[in-house]
Amino acid sequence: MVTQSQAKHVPQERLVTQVAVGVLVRADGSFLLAQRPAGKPYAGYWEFPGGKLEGNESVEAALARELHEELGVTIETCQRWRVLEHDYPHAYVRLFFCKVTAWRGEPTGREGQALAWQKIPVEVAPVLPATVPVLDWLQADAGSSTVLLD
Ligand SMILES: Nc1nc2c([nH]c(=O)n2[C@H]2C[C@H](O)[C@@H](COP(=O)(O)OP(=O)(O)OP(=O)(O)O)O2)c(=O)[nH]1
Repeated sequence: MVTQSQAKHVPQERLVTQVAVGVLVRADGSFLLAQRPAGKPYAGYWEFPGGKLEGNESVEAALARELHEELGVTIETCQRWRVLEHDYPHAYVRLFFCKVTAWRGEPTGREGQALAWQKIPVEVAPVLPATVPVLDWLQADAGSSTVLLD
């Protein structure tokens, strides 16, 4: 697991953009991906819903705001999961991935973005570069919850 103490050395002069990301997981193991709308960097790429922290917002507050704005849902159960940093040409991002296992409302693309409930292997493409490792983590988690009996 990548933790904050293992955070990469941020290249000099790069501001860190903090991003709260929600991995909405249903009881059947499927998770929600959203397609980035036109006008944003990497438009058309698939990602987990979320967005940048504003002001002194906590990760949880930012995620609650973003999921309400983007999907129209209210988070009920959320747990911080992994932290990942990525150096894009447009920004150096620190992504706080949170597992969201309970919410109120049916997610809808309120900003016109396409949504897709997916399982591994995902059927949508392309996926944002810094989102690809998350798919591996989800797969690993699914594997570790499998109990083999003989
Ligand atoms: N939401 C989200 N962002 C991701 C993921 N993977 C990844 O590299 N990112 C990056 C892309 C962007 O550089 C950044 C998120 O910024 P954004 O532009 O989508 O955030 P926002 O919704 O607050 O945007 P805006 O208000 O500026 O329009 O994080 C992911 O899975 N989900």
